[in-house]
Amino acid sequence: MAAKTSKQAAHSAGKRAPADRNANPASCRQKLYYHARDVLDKLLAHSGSIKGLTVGNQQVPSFQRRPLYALVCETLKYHRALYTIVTRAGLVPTDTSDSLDPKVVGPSPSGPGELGASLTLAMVLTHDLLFKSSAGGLRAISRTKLAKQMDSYRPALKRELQRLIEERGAKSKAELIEVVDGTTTDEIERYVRVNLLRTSVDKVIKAFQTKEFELKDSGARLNDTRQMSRDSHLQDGIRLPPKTDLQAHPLYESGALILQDKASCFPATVLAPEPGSRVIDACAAPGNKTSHLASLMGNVGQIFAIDADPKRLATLVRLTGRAGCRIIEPYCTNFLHVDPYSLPFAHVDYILLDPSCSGSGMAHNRLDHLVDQFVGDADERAGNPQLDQAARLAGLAAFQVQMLTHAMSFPRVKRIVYSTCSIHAIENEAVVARCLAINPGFRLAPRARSLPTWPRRGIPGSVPHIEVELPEGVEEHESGSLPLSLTDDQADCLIRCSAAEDRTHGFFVAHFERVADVEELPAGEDKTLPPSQLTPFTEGAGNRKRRASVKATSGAGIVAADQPEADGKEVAGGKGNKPTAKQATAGIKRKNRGKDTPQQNSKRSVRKPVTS
Ligand SMILES: C[S@@+](CC[C@H](N)C(=O)[O-])C[C@H]1O[C@@H](n2cnc3c(N)ncnc32)[C@H](O)[C@@H]1O
Repeated sequence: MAAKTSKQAAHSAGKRAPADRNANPASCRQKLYYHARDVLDKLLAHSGSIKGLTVGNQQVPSFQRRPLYALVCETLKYHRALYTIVTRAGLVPTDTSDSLDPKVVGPSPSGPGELGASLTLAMVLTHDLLFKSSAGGLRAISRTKLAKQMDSYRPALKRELQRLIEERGAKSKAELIEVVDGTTTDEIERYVRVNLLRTSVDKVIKAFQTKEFELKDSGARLNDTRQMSRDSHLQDGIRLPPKTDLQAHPLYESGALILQDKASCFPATVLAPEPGSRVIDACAAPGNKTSHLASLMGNVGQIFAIDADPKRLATLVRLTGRAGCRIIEPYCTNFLHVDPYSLPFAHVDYILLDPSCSGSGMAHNRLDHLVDQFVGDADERAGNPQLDQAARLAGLAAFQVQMLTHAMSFPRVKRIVYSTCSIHAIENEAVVARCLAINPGFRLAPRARSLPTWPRRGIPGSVPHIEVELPEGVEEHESGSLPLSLTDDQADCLIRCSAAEDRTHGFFVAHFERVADVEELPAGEDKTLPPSQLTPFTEGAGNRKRRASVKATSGAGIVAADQPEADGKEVAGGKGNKPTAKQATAGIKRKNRGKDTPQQNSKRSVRKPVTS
């Protein structure tokens, strides 16, 4: 097929969107391939999301949208393997394969016509040729010129696939894909946290055992859909096989069980505030970790649950209410605006900080992550330093440094746990190293107090630099030794979870403790300290007004675009509310007031409460 004809075909297919399911299967399939090519090209050009360009694409006939989505996702999942194979097989000429942009890559005179002109089309077709169980889609177009071109490359493509398998030491194609792309979503076990305010682990085990599940050792792999075990790292955790559906289970409905990924239970477990403590959960909504804290504290003490998003905070109120938590005071505000020297916050002993992050560790975000990878790889190959992904991560990291530094400015806080559901060092080890450099009053708590039996620890060595404007009067005491780094001992204090290897979501936890004694403050609710002027959040009237108020006052703009959690049922680690790159970068400019004097702070913290 001549390039002009195919382009026209693809173009017109896109415009007319005939909804004819009975059309010639070969032409339908061929159009699907062109649509997939167009979607991948648009993803590369940052002009849309996978879902928007496939299932939400009005220009594609409705019956083809789901198959298109599946084809694009599959190709993305295997993109690294596919890239290697098609370029090595010569399907796309190597001298032009540095760019994935079909406009840049011209047809090769000796290459396979239009296939050679579009790496993305070549990847889509090669996916179907090598990774689809039956010859499937390609068989449907066997009489077309496109299929014939693919056929002539079949031996070379198969040879390159085999070579890659051997190079990777994989035993099968599936393993090769896992090794290359690390996609193991289906492997993640269903993890259940027992809400100790409602029941006990023994009682839940007994209830499950009688009817549904066989109890295995805590370390055993669950090979059957009817097996379960206690968790080997957490006192209140139970493991069930992947995909176990408990949404309609009475124990879940009564709030006795919380569906929470194992890794996202680590922060509260590591912080372990004793009953009677005062705790801030600084980015609390939708509240999984808040209710975990209340469960561990036996509903004795105080938890100030802060979140800037009123809708998400309303979810927190609903979910923690259902879980029987009675010690939670919700506040709808930007944590950076909370005056550390105001009451009741000045007396806080512990802070849990689980801020917005890229969410790259979350299984259901992994497709976005694959797009990021796909685009990032293409940009790298094209030698394009303008990596949006990098800018977005840098903005998030700057925001995270500010939030953690602010947490460290609370005068009586003894210990802080920082967590992300990101796999990127810049949001994890780099934030830790930077905050240690900025805040010499804190160090990492030893491994012995940070889930010592968990094997995967932080990554030692130098960390990426984070561009962040330091609060007034704050100096980087280690800035002489740039680039910052973490020693082996420091990295050993940190916790990492790998989706591919730990059967959890990708996750990170850092546990900080104060080096010196906490600041002396007047005891109790002494009136020499100013009240914070924040009123606890209540749901109901004025919600819209309150939302507007938050957007207008959260100067950094960091939280304004966060998507509210629809339900909170499946939000394991909090799926990472993502500020856009622009919003996140705006956060860098914002001044943190954490190191101000109490007087300065109290004056500046007078801010209209965003409650009804
Ligand atoms: C990863 S989620 C937290 C998930 C929660 N810890 C849980 O386990 O259910 C991040 C939260 O931080 C909130 N957030 C982002 N920036 C904030 C800020 N400056 N102040 C307070 N909350 C903020 C977002 O609204 C979002 O709900």
